[in-house]
Amino acid sequence: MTELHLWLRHEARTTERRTPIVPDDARRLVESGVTLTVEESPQRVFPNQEYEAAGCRVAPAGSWVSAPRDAVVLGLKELPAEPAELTHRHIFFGHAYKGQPGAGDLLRRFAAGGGTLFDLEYLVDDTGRRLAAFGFWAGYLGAALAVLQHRGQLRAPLVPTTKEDLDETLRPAPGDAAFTGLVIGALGRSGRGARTAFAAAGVDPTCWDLDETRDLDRAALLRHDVMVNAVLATSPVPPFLREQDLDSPDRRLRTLCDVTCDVGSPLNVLPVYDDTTDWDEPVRRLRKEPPLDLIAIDNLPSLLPLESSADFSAALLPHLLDFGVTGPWGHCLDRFRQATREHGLDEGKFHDQ
Ligand SMILES: NC(=O)c1ccc[n+]([C@@H]2O[C@H](COP(=O)([O-])OP(=O)(O)OC[C@H]3O[C@@H](n4cnc5c(N)ncnc54)[C@H](O)[C@@H]3O)[C@@H](O)[C@H]2O)c1
Repeated sequence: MTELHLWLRHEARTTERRTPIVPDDARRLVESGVTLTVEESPQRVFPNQEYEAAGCRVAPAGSWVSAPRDAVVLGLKELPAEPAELTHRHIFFGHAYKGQPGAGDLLRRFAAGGGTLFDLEYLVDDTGRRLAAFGFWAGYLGAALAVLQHRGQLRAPLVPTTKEDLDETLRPAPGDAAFTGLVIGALGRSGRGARTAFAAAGVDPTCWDLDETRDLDRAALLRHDVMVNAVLATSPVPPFLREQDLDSPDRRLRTLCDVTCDVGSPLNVLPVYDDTTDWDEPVRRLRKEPPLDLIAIDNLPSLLPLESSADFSAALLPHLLDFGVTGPWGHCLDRFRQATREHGLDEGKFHDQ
């Protein structure tokens, strides 16, 4: 029986309704001998009572700061700005290893408190494959929003919904004009999600992955009405679109959704815009005549909090049951130590056991 004490925290970001562990999986953790404390959270898509009924202990929102030192604090997105010293082991998406804004500050907080970050983005198997990710629903939503925008049916601000309601709006209606779709990165998690949403909308998209972009045919790309970019770029490649392509007289492309959102990065394959869009203003017009609309939202899965939490939780559960410092968690630890070294922080002090 494991002696793990997990502490599921309330998410500091007010629009974040997702959770890394849903009540059914919380029950399985408790039944396996894990002590699971769940912070009350008014915005979490699952009510607190469901966790209580699953045998979890309940604690006030934000109380992880005074959790027992051996508790492992679990969340998804950023921590609140305080405390300055992080003493616990934390599992969440830190976004701190690629030079992102605030990365050094976060790592310094861990160094100051002797805590450890197990970054969920680096929870990988020995071949480097990610073990728990939200990609499918990101792609699904990206394509769904692009389709709705293309049909003139997208309403802002966007609000979290359910797949059932979203699919209802996607279903083609008699008289809807036919259009062509393209998914790039079609073989990945987001790409599969995008293809599924296109199918729900009655569209059979062209699918490109590495093989089809090696010798990029931009004219063919521009002949599609709606494009969804869902690649995971790991090394620089020629951009899929450049400014001059948007002005091509042969452009049929009217709606572009960038699920990847690598804006500002040297790996960006769509350097035709310089800022993401958001739930309040999901669409930006890049060209007036003929129109070209951009959707580039970096928190798409939060719009389907229930489905995306359930999938993520199912993928994470077996690894939480096997929490430790080897295997996938060892990879997280190695990456954390590498990052702290790169920032010149003292790795001797960290608490990882
Ligand atoms: N916007 C959001 O809310 C959101 C949420 C989750 C993930 N993402 C992003 O979506 C992207 C895809 O994530 P994923 O989980 O689907 O990754 P993944 O690794 O499952 O799939 C990526 C796919 O892209 C393909 N690819 C890589 N380079 C390519 C190229 N040059 N041409 C064509 N295909 C190429 C790969 O072969 C792979 O099939 C990532 O950048 C991720 O950060 C965005």
